[in-house]
Amino acid sequence: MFALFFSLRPRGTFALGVVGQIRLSSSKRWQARQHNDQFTREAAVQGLKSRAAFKLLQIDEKYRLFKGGQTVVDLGYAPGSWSQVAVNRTQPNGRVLGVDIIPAQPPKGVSTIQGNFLAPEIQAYIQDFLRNPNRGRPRQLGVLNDAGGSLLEPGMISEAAQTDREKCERTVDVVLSDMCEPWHQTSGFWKRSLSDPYRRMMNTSGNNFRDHAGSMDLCNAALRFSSDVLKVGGHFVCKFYQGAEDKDLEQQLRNLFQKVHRLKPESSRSESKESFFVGLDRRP
Ligand SMILES: C[S@@+](CC[C@H](N)C(=O)[O-])C[C@H]1O[C@@H](n2cnc3c(N)ncnc32)[C@H](O)[C@@H]1O
Repeated sequence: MFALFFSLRPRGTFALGVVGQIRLSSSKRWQARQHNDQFTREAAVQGLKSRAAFKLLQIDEKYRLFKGGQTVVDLGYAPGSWSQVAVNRTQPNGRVLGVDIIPAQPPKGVSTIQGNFLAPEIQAYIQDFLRNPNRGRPRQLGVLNDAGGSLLEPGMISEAAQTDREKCERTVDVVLSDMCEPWHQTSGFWKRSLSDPYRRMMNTSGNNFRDHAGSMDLCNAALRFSSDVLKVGGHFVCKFYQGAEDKDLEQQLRNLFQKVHRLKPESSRSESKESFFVGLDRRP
């Protein structure tokens, strides 16, 4: 198991656009930056799938998101370092479900679903997974009489049962979303990058408006989903790209959670527009 510590400090950023007289391609610049980055090196040493782990570790250090036995859903899990942290922090008996649009090798102890989270049928599939009694969760399908038959006419459901059913659907303690749109691959095919999704995450299109708009769609979908599945007292973390609409998103978080924080962990690259919302203690 990996050891967790936070005394790491990035040693400054790299303006590596030009080496000697040779201008590097953006993909080469990304590789050089990865190579020189202290969090990247530390992730490799600790057996973590990517440096992104340190963002979640720093958020957890501050807000104590996890406990043993919890259910965690990790949206946009690939390559899997947040899920690795979640598995570690929810021991014993926790369960972690990762969802990603691209194929990736699941980290040990993580169940995964491959699909587009924005598709309603994928969300229905995820919810089905979460309430499946074979996965150790209770299922309450209706009100039964002594003989095991339903007291209600087909199609009818009492108000109390409706509330119970809603509660029963809420089986998740923490929803994480580090989703950002995977850009189409234009180079590096020789690296077999389909099975190495981190190579496809040179992240962001370079167009701030596009990155912001795409991230708002993903965050809003993650928040709506959380409103369906999170238990009272549950927590939510989502990455977003800053822009005009993030205030609206923050307000929606305030409607659902007792406390809301906006932060940029130290391990998030300073030149990037990414930031994080943390929603703590879902309201009843
Ligand atoms: C920055 S990476 C996540 C890194 C991950 N948290 C980790 O620690 O390894 C973002 C992921 O979001 C996924 N993603 C983006 N849009 C998605 C969608 N609509 N449905 C599912 N996954 C999505 C991408 O495929 C990518 O793997």
